[in-house]
Amino acid sequence: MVKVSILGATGVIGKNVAFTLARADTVDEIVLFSRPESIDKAKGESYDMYDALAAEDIDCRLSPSSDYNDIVGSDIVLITAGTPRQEGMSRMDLAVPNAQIVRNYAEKIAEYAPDSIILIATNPVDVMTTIALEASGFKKSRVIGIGNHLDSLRLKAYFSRQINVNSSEVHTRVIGEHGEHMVPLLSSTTIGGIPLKYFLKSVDMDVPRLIKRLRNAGNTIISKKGATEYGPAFAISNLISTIITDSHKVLTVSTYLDGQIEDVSGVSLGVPVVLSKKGIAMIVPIHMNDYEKMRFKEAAESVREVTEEVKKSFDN
Ligand SMILES: NC(=O)c1ccc[n+]([C@@H]2O[C@H](COP(=O)([O-])OP(=O)(O)OC[C@H]3O[C@@H](n4cnc5c(N)ncnc54)[C@H](O)[C@@H]3O)[C@@H](O)[C@H]2O)c1
Repeated sequence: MVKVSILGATGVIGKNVAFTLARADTVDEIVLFSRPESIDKAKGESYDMYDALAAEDIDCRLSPSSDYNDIVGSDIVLITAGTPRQEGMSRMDLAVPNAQIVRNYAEKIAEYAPDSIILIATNPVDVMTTIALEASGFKKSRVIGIGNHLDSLRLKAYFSRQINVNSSEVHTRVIGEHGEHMVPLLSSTTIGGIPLKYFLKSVDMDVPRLIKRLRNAGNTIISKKGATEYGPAFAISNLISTIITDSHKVLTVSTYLDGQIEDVSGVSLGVPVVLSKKGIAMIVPIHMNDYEKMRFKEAAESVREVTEEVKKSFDN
């Protein structure tokens, strides 16, 4: 019996993760947790999804709920609740209210689902990973931010289309902050096992332009259609499936660092990890060139600063 609870299930990301996960048919029950004022919406989502699942003979149980007792026994609890960024909002304007939500939910998860793995999507996700870690008191390996997984998938798709190779041939990743200070690891990107730099001699590709596009990808989608949905939903359900099936894939998620990468510690950042049913089985050692190292350290400073500011706001 595999059970996943989604806190914030009536939101764009929450409901799309629920549907994607249900369709993957690897989970027995999904709890669509919402605040009491949104419970009708959660019920409506579940009825609509049941209709769709019937077409594919999928028997996943969908449980709309506002009762914390219903998250008991969850293998994974995903937090997607939060205010999305609105025009003119600074990172701190977003971080402070979302940290209150994440802290409150992390405490409840520790109380009602103490053996679960916590996954966090709420932005700024690297900051929220530390907040959830400290509020839950869980081991670091069981508190995971979705970090740069989506950024890494986007970069993989860009290279695949530009070079015209199957995306399974592209191995690349983005680390650091899920945001302005993301660090695309070009130095260790390979296409069919061959370093990217060799392809750059024969393929006409404007890499700086691609990176700029990557950095703005979320904002571009939001400005055109109002929200990102399929990309984050597939990225998150991909992480959940990897954990549930214990498949030990190397994926890039946000985790609290204790000096494992470039001596950075006391902050959560996106780094490659091996994911298992116990959560993070290992932080994968990576090699960066000097520029990438510098950018990674800048990301650490920036995320640390916001995390400290957010923690100070709890005292006020
Ligand atoms: N890390 C990523 O790659 C990534 C990608 C997309 C979105 N996100 C983040 O995920 C979060 C959700 O995005 P969305 O597009 O689903 O937003 P949304 O507005 O559609 O949904 C937000 C959800 O949070 C709930 N919520 C709002 N305020 C709450 C509160 N005070 N207490 C409890 N629940 C509350 C709402 O009821 C709703 O269910 C945002 O923080 C967004 O920035 C992260």
